[in-house]
Amino acid sequence: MIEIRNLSGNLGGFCLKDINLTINDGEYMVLLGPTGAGKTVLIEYLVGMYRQTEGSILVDGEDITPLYTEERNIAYVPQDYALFPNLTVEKNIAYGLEAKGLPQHEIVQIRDEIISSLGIEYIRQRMPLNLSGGEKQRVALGRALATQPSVVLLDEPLSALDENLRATMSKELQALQRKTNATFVHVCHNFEEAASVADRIAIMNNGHLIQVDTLENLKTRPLNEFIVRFLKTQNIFPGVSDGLSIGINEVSLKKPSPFQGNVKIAIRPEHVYLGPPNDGEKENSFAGRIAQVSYKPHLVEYGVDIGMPLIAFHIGREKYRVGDLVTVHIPQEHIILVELESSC
Ligand SMILES: Nc1ncnc2c1ncn2[C@@H]1O[C@H](COP(=O)(O)OP(=O)(O)OP(=O)(O)O)[C@@H](O)[C@H]1O
Repeated sequence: MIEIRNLSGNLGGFCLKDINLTINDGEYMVLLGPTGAGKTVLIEYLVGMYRQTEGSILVDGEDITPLYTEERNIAYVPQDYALFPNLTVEKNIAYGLEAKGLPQHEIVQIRDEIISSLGIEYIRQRMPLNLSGGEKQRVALGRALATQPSVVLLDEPLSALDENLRATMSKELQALQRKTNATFVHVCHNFEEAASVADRIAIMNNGHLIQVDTLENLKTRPLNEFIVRFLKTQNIFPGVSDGLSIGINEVSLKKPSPFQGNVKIAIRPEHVYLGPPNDGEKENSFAGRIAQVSYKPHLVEYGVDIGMPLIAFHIGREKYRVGDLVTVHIPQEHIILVELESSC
């Protein structure tokens, strides 16, 4: 288990501010945030590259902040993989085992197991210069996992790969984490990538940790507008609440709220349901007209006007055309009340 307690650090122009984060044994945690948020800096603190101004980092209950990098038993795969250019693939993988002084027969056994489990036998004698991005990534992972670390830090491990390989490798990373049961901390700035591997996601911005939660909770209970926007929720509206309903333009949405007066709501496009016209029996059903249709992989995106403009996603083939009349249903439980004051 990693416990980051009240960690603050100053790197001159950039500050990490009072970070508190617990990562459980065998958990796959993704640090997610826009560019420059401080994700890499945070894992560099975990590795021991900088001294904090305040706070501590504990691994399995031990305060590792006084320890040097090589004493921390944390494996780190930096963004550029940092393979040793003068060593073959198999020597790169065996490097940490040699440094530990293991007997030669053990080194050979562990090295060969790793090479086999990562499917890289065919490149074992090659030099890093002669590897593709995906191959380098596998070798870097192999080198990191060889010493059986309890914590593995991965900085943008998939960013150098093309889209297809990224999808394959994200599945492989997750499978590898489950197999080794190591605690993985994976840095990325892409929400879809985070969603594909993470048990929990820690969202950072401007040196702060904003929210740490499961994907489902981040979507349904975002802490503030920054999270809502970062998770690409497109339907965000200011409105006025009377405690039971929220008025937006001429539309009144049933949604109890602890606040009265000005509020802000968000509705994820997959929670805007479209049906045939005059099908308005259910609560929060409105007559609408399709204003725009566009296509995304595996779904159709509709712009629909109900007196306020909404985006709706529909999985499958196109069902409506521009100008079609529809009924729009927005279940109360999918209307998210967003904090007005953003802390970012
Ligand atoms: N050693 C350093 N000294 C001073 N400033 C630094 C140092 N390392 C990083 N920074 C600054 O800290 C900020 C956060 O950088 P960081 O690399 O952690 O961002 P990030 O969230 O990982 O972004 P990206 O997704 O672009 O990699 C940036 O403004 C960067 O310029």
